[in-house]
Amino acid sequence: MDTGGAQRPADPAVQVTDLVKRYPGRPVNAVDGISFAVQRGEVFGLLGPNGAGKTTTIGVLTTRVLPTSGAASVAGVDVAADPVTARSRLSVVPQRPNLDRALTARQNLVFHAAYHGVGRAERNRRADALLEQLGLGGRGGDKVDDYSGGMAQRLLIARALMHAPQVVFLDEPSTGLDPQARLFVWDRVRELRDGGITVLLTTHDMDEAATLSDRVGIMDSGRLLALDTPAALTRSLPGSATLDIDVERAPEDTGEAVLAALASLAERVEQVEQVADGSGLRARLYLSGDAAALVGPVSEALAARRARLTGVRIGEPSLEDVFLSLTGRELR
Ligand SMILES: Nc1ncnc2c1ncn2[C@@H]1O[C@H](COP(=O)(O)OP(=O)(O)OP(=O)(O)O)[C@@H](O)[C@H]1O
Repeated sequence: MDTGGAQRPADPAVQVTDLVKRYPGRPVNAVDGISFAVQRGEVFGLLGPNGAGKTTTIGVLTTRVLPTSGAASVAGVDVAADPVTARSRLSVVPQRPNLDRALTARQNLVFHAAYHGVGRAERNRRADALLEQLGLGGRGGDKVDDYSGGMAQRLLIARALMHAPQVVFLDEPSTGLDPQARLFVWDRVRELRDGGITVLLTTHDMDEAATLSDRVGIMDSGRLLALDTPAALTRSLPGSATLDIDVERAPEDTGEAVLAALASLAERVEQVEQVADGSGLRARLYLSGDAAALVGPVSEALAARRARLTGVRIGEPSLEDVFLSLTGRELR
């Protein structure tokens, strides 16, 4: 078995095949037969509610959890057969900070690299460069105990990069962070990708999944329900794009007649409200695809009835809508 050799160029960065994990004494599988591949240089998001099996999947891929059956490899290395080599090629930014709080930030970085066999001069150089890159330049000498949650998260990312991994796993990277810290972490994730590192992140935040990921796998109850680019996943939903319009109708016309004239343009048209003086109305058109492309035809259809389009708002479907249509439940 070739588990310790160099990764072949064609190997995906992560390969999961029919993976099952059942924890001892549990009646159901935490991961229930999932398969997917992450290409090199890709940011791949596993999106799902609490308990979906995302952390367990990462646990197997990072050699912390033994699979019940199936196969998983990272950077061409079978994680169950050769966990030591796998660990040299991957890094994990865990959900709960597991930094040594009694040490300084810089010591946390340097000791981690030493554990992975990085030489003294090189680990000092990397620690300084990464502290700078993660915005912790002046704080390397501080005890981690004095760090805020956002700083600790940044230090976890720095630590994950100290042994130059090929694949980085981020478990819920921005949970509990304030909006500014969250944006900072997102920028760092993009930098990893730009630097050629493969990123697999888990999240229950659909914005995070849609914004950061090249492709998203939607998980629920241990299963992978859908896997595609965020755009393709939302496009796959019929009638989920919306165009809200404000209309000033001609005095002799009726609201019902205006709506009837728009009916052929969309899959469904609903009146949302009648506006104060009676001549205005607000309607919502449901369609598949690009709602913006409908503005012109709607405006023309209204002009033909001597009505005026006075406002438009475009509503794109989200990954939340995709999850809802797949499971019948909200993401949270
Ligand atoms: N060590 C464990 N022992 C027993 N059951 C576990 C263990 N870890 C997780 N589970 C169970 O496995 C299932 C999947 O949990 P997992 O943590 O993988 O989901 P998740 O999608 O990452 O959710 P979260 O976002 O809450 O971490 C849950 O039902 C959970 O209770």
